[in-house]
Amino acid sequence: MSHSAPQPIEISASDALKGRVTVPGDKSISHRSLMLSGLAVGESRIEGLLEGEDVLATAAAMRTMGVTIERSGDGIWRVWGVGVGGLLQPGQALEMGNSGTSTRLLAGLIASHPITATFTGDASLSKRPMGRVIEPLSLMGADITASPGGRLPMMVRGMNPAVPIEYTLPVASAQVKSAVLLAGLNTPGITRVIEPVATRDHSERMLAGFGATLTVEPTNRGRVISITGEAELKPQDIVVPGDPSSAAFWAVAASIVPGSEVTIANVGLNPTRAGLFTALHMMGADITEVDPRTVGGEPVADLIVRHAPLTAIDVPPDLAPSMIDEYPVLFVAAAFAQGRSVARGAHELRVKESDRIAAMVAALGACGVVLEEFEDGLAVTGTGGDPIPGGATIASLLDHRIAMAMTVAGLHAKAPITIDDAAPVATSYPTFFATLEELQGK
Ligand SMILES: O=C(O)C1=C[C@@H](OP(=O)(O)O)[C@@H](O)[C@H](O)C1
Ligand SMILES: C=C(OP(=O)(O)O)C(=O)O
Repeated sequence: MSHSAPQPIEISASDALKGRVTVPGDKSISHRSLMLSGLAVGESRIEGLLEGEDVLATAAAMRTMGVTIERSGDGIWRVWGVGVGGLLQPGQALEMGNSGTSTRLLAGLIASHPITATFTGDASLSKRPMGRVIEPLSLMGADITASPGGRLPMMVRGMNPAVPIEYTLPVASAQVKSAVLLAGLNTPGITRVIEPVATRDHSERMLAGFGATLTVEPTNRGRVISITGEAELKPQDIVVPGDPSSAAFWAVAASIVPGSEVTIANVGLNPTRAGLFTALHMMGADITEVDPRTVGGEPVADLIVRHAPLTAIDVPPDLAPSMIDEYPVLFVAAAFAQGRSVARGAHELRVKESDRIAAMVAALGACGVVLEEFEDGLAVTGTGGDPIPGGATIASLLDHRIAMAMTVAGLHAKAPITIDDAAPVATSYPTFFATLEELQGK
């Protein structure tokens, strides 16, 4: 979880990428699977769990609070839940590593339990804002002490019984929405979250799937999500679909490396997550969806991606919530498009594992790409399909998505690109480099 020695990696221009890959389980759904299974009464089984460091941090925290969790095979996990209200006082700090989702969602769970937990994280997570969950969870009665600026380390003393609230999200954040809904699970009465802009809805789908009483109404104020507290959750057999945020790297890599044809199997295509594929289609990418189906209550398909000339676009700002983690690799796609792409309305990128606008300006800029930075986005002038100059060393800044996006950029660069530390990739995609070698036929 904390990476002692940096792991530099040099990426050289690649021949065509060919083959079929399966991406690991969805990170957002994996976190929620462990949390909700941990609160059900009895044994749940999870298939396809992402075994990345972020999700393992959630598993470790749930264990510390009394949940029995066992790995019984590749991606197959069994969880014996303690029931809503049954989490135990952790005997040690919850070490969250690099994971914002673990921290914010678990803070929600703890807020309505009669327990106190201290959250710690790595240097990246310790810079990220927690005020966005501290505010609503405090309104529900939790007593939260954070470090200056609302950062980690943070101590959450839960209130039991907590107070149900109606809360309008001030920022489009599925983590904040989920924190309040999870706190609402063990709160008497109805807790409501109003989201003016729709964000990923895995929590809503999964809470309903576990038997919670949850309604979603579209209104002129936005989506109103109501959860009835003191729920009894029934254990489930869960199948986690492949992560579209991980598939994104291969979709862009195959699009930019001449001659490529890659099939990405089992990709989750929940509309609240699929914005990158919409943007790539707008750019002229050659992506075919085959065998659409439902896996674990989520829409899934295989994607066949072939190399294609890309054209610059103005990225519609309303796509932002459904492709928020995919901007770094979208900027890479734009670096190979014909013309100048502009992406605005993505201010949230500044508070991810790194400031992803600044990080990508620095990284692509060092590789000879022409960029313009805005407070809420970026303009990228593409090569029209030619390789970018490359030849630079990139700081991955403890940010897995920067490391993977710049790896993709290096596959079509004149001179090799060095990533100063590729270790953060293990937070969401431990098999990323192995899969790259398979696609290169190595
Ligand atoms: O709810 C989730 O699982 C996530 C929500 C998003 O964060 P925000 O809620 O901060 O936008 C996303 O960036 C993160 O990778 C996962
Ligand atoms: C922002 C991300 O994750 P988290 O907020 O869970 O750290 C991400 O995976 O890109």
